[in-house]
Amino acid sequence: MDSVAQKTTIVVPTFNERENLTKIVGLLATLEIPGLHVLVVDDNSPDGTGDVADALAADGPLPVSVLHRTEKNGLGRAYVAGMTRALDEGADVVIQMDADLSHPYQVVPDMLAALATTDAAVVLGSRYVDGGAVAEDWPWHRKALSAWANFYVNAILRLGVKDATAGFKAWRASTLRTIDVTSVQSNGYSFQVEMNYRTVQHGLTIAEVPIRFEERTDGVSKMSLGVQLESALVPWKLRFGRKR
Ligand SMILES: Nc1nc2c(ncn2[C@@H]2O[C@H](COP(=O)(O)OP(=O)(O)O[C@H]3O[C@H](CO)[C@@H](O)[C@H](O)[C@@H]3O)[C@@H](O)[C@H]2O)c(=O)[nH]1
Repeated sequence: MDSVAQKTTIVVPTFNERENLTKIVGLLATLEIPGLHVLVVDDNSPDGTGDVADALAADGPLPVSVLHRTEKNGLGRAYVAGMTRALDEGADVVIQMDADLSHPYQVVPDMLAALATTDAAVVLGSRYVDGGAVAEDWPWHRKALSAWANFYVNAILRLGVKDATAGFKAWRASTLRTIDVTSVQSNGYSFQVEMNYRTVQHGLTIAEVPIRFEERTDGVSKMSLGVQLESALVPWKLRFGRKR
């Protein structure tokens, strides 16, 4: 793949990330990656994140576009809408990334290099491979939940991935088309698992590069009981439900 001509779209879902969004766009711009775009998918954030995104689109340090949605519909729905838009707009690679600076932006070039030099269908930023880590100040209950979720998901779906719930990933556009991202059903964080499962079901390879996952310093996590319940049910639905 020609890395200069390649269009890379980073999809950033936002709900109340006003402070973080400006920072992450500024940091991504410092990477000076040719063809890099940011697509913000905002669910009508009450804190005005959508307006911040529009200001960045009008006069930002790198090309930014904004998908405004009318209500908070979950991270999974935001990603499906954003990835679909990115494909329609001709992206060659689509990266999913949280707005809250918990994903190390410096690793984006490593992910692109891994896609360019291997046959991996997707490269994910992994906390649980050698060299990966989780910030010491990530709350203990989140660490425990993450460890449990990875065990649970792999026990049911046998994904063979160390960080099955990771949210920082670089996808080939061709992979997103093959797995038909437009038909992904998950609303919340189980989106990550459903996407991995579809990839494995198609016989495609998931590569992991190590990252250190940071605890956010601004804003709050949108993890809710509903999100957790959906995450507990989705692996069973994927394993025993109608195959898509
Ligand atoms: N548009 C939109 N964005 C959302 C929504 N819910 C969350 N987001 C955005 O999605 C990103 C991640 O949300 P957080 O709520 O901060 O996630 P987290 O608890 O830190 O969890 C992260 O790590 C998990 C792995 O431990 C991942 O499974 C999860 O997907 C996420 O990346 C943030 O940019 C947040 O604003 C929503 O309903 N709509």
